[in-house]
Amino acid sequence: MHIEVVANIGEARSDDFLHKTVIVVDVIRATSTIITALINGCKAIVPVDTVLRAKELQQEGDLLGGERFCKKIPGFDFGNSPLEYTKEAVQGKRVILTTTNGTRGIQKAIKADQVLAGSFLNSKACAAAAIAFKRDTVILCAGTQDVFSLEDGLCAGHILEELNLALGEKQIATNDFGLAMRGCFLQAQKTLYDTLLSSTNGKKMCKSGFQADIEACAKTNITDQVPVLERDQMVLLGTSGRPAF
Ligand SMILES: O=C(O)[C@H](CS(=O)(=O)O)OP(=O)(O)O
Ligand SMILES: [Mg+2]
Repeated sequence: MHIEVVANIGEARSDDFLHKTVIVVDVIRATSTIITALINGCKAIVPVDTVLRAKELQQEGDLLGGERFCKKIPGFDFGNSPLEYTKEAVQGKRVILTTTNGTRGIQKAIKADQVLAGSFLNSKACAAAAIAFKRDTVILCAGTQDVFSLEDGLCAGHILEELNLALGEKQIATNDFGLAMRGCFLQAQKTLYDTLLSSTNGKKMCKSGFQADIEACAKTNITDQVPVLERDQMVLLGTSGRPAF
């Protein structure tokens, strides 16, 4: 199985995703938030790249979520904090979400056979899903405004490590960046929360009052659920009426 790790959205070319499984990773915070919302009973997340598009797509009963400059967008129901997307707030609701990087990454991956959302919360489940789809796989680290973000690279390393544990070292081939990120993850895994706190985005979040989000995003393998893009919306794999694999 070949797994390519791409360092940020700017380095990705949509056509390279044809016939592949793409796992989009935006640990702080979009994919952590999408996973949290869906496991808390949100019906679907519609990832869009602009505020205007979010407002255009909103239908009766839909909620709007997202951020610009880390802050909730005026008039929206939620920001981009996973802690806001509680059962009480999202159960049975569809949320239209726009964030600076993560939802843009999902849009960029749209030509792939399967687009999954990954974070530390579901790394092991992403590895299992990628194996089951039997395609070459790309882990697309969202990064921040087309620059690499440590937390996304570490999560790519975590997914690679889970693939290695599941299939054995000999069955996995990755690019040099993937090899480096796996090494970094193995080094950082015992102090993941502290490492995320010391990252550029971790520090930015703390400064904006979102330290609790970092703690929530640093939890590993707390769910076996994987969001997948079905037409224009993300739902949990295996819940849309068609077989999971
Ligand atoms: O709010 C977030 O978590 C970030 C904002 S920023 O790009 O780091 O300013 O957005 P995301 O799309 O989740 O990376
Ligand atoms: Mg991010």
